[in-house]
Amino acid sequence: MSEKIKFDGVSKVFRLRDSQKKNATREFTAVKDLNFTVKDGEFLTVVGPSGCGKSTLLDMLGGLIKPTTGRVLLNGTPIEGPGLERGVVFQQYALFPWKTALANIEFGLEAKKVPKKERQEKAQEYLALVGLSEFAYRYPHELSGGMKQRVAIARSLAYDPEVLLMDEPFAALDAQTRESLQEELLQIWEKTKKTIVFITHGIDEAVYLGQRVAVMTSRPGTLKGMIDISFDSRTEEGDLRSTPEFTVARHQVWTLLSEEVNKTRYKETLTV
Ligand SMILES: Nc1ncnc2c1ncn2[C@@H]1O[C@H](COP(=O)(O)OP(=O)(O)OP(=O)(O)O)[C@@H](O)[C@H]1O
Repeated sequence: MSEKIKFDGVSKVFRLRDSQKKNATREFTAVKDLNFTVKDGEFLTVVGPSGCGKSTLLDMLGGLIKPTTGRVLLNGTPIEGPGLERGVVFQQYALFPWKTALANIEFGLEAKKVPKKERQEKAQEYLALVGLSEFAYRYPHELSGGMKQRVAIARSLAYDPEVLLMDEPFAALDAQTRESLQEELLQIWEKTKKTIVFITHGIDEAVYLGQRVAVMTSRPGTLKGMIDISFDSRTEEGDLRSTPEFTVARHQVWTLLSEEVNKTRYKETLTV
């Protein structure tokens, strides 16, 4: 597998108002010296304590913000801004409320200048992929949370990006809907072979979905460890989460993460 994404010595410093001095600013390092690669077609999950810079990492990949130092490369070229080769799915569905499910999916295809007829066919195809053919003409407020997130995923996939960037996409859903969407996402990934970078707070979710789990340190966030998850198949019948292999992998991630979460708690105690 070739290298799709590379974080090459990436740090991000934000400038904040200084609460101690009037009209002064201070620097705040959100992520520091990130170095890792993601292979073409790989499913990478990222976990880390709250505020460690996971969304900052994803925003740099999405081209929404630029690194202060270092480079984020896609196919060997530095990312300079957003682009249609990257689809983004956020925690909040970010659907247009005035457009139907179908029209929401068509939107990305319009940006890609796909002709109208082809656009409608493709949108229908992706709506079917996420099991929502019957809901094509419903508006977002007429859909459940899980359905809205399915539409958001279908919208991101329809314009055929090379990479799917997902920032806690299932966090707002109930446990049952989350599990079924996790399984659907794995099936879609197996079918489409997209490269996926998926941010989550859930250790189980990270281990279930990721071929590798990147564990970040507490702030400023950097890579603490990269854990290989070597299940043969995640979508076969049976409860993978109950297997001994799953328990072992889960424990590895938990051990790395809990050290960092404890550090964050300690820092917060100091700053109170
Ligand atoms: N635009 C910004 N300006 C200043 N500080 C920012 C900005 N964006 C993020 N930060 C800070 O950078 C740090 C990392 O934020 P980020 O949202 O990336 O963390 P996170 O790991 O995704 O958090 P969570 O798990 O709570 O969602 C936080 O302390 C946040 O306050």
